[in-house]
Amino acid sequence: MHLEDYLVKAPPTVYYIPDFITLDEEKRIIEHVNSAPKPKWTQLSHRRLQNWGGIPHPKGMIAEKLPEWLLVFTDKIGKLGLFGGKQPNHVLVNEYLPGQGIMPHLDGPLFYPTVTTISCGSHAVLNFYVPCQSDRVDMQSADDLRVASLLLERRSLVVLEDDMYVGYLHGIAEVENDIVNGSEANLELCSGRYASGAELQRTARISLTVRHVPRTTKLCIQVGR
Ligand SMILES: O=C(O)CCC(=O)C(=O)O
Ligand SMILES: [Fe+2]
Repeated sequence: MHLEDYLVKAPPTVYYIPDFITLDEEKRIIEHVNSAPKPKWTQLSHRRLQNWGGIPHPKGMIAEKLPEWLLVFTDKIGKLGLFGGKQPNHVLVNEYLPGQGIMPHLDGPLFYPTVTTISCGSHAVLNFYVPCQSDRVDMQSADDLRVASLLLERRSLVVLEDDMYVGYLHGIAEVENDIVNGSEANLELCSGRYASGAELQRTARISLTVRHVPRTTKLCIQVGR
């Protein structure tokens, strides 16, 4: 697989690989995520998430082994040679129901500055914004600040690096459907064909955000005497 074949015409650097995983793999991911025990979920006000590999922390992440069902995908992504030659060691699972999204934000300094995301179950439109005073943008007034949008189809992988990772904020609008307007930067690379004006109804989406956390420590249990 040559990453350069999937380069998106957007500010540097975005790669978009449609059909990165099979229908069967997608189904297995959704089953595993949904069968995780309740305490594995962190409930936020507008979505829920699971951390795999540890909880990133400025002082270093206490690394936990990734389960086999996730290693299949971190290995596959590792083969793309991202993350400065290191292997991805962290997976953030986000679940979005129709109408849920994520406020424009930067991912921060705890990760190697490359992010890869597999989408399962439903598409999403990921929007990028020029930063304003703070690192958060009000969704309503955000349109003027938008620099690019990507249509992330189910089973695709998106890779963000450089400015698209550290320079611009990214977010997903809290809507129940997305209207394709032809300006989505990766439309030519999409596996589906979308007429301008097409309305894409969202269903539950599970995304795997796969990254490398450089600062890790192994859990060391001191046994007192
Ligand atoms: O679900 C996505 O595609 C994006 C998730 C994200 O930006 C994050 O968790 O920081
Ligand atoms: Fe993010």
